[in-house]
Amino acid sequence: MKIYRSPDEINHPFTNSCVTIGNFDGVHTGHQQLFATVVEKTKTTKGTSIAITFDPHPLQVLMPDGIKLISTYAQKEELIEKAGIDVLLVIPFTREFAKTTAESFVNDLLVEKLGVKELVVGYDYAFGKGRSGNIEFLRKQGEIFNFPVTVVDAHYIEGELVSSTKIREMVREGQMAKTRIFLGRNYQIRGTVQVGKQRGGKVIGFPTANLKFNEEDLVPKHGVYVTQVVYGGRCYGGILNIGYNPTFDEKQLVAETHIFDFNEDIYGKPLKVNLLKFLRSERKFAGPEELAEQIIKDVAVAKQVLQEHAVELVMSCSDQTE
Ligand SMILES: Cc1cc2nc3c(=O)[nH]c(=O)nc-3n(C[C@H](O)[C@H](O)[C@H](O)COP(=O)(O)O)c2cc1C
Ligand SMILES: Nc1ncnc2c1ncn2[C@@H]1O[C@H](COP(=O)(O)OP(=O)(O)O)[C@@H](O)[C@H]1O
Repeated sequence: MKIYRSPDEINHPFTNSCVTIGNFDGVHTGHQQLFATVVEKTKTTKGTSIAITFDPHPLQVLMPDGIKLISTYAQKEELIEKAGIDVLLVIPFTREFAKTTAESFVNDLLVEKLGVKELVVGYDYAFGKGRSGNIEFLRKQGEIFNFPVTVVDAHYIEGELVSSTKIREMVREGQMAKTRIFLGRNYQIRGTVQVGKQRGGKVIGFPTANLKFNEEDLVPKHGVYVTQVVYGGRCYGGILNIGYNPTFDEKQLVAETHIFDFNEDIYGKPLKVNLLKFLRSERKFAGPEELAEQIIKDVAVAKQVLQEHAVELVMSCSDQTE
């Protein structure tokens, strides 16, 4: 996939471009249908499939408290590439850009820069100043500039609309099985392994790889999860705690994973952790011994869950380690 980080980097229109536009936070099953439609259309026209997205997410710029994201920008890029899109145009989103009129977006960007031959948007899409670039507007522009507009219907799973907002709620509630169905993959957190309080291995008997959360990260329900850990081109089973370690009166929120059958120093290394199942809430224990006893029980339950999902886990692993 060819990535342009600004419209200025594009100096000639593409062949038979079929374009879709969106924020695509989470690249969920609804977004995936848009990409599939674009890719399918360009197969018949031998054209170029193009996705336009924004970075940062417009609501991070426009809302006073920002917004918590399901996927990082890097993950979004990877997932769009996996969806088979040829060209990704990332528009740096600023308050200035937000003033762009819908007319200018269509004329200057879609028609002139990209040479749009077909546009694919979701059922509720609207963009530009005051959300004036709605579907009715796009259809009219399409008639003027000769590009048909395909509107992809809302995607429902078991009667529920799939949306980034709903998925954020599920993650906050620790509903990992439902999140998996709506996303079309496991919910994943990522980060670089940080040095912690050096208690995990020495005091408790369970070393944990610690990841910190950033300001814009969505934080799943605090507590203990069964996980699949992707590290160094391999997948491992693991168990994760998200919280403040109340047993030790800590003040910083961390996501700590004990990786099964693993014994390496991975400080400073990138780690991806798929959250498979919420097991229990974080608790304050009388001391490290009681906590260790509970973790031994948690590990046994986690291994049982991993065993039950062994086949799916092997399949999802091969998809993530290339
Ligand atoms: C599976 C698992 C469950 C945990 N559950 C709790 C808990 O309920 N309460 C708590 O205070 N800490 C819990 N912890 C966090 C430990 O307190 C933490 O791993 C330990 O303090 C080591 O911290 P360190 O990595 O900074 O050295 C849990 C850790 C793991 C791996
Ligand atoms: N099985 C394992 N799971 C997680 N981390 C491990 C494991 N084995 C070794 N490690 C290493 O040990 C570190 C964690 O040790 P720990 O005693 O919890 O210290 P810290 O407080 O710095 O997290 C990890 O960051 C990693 O480098």
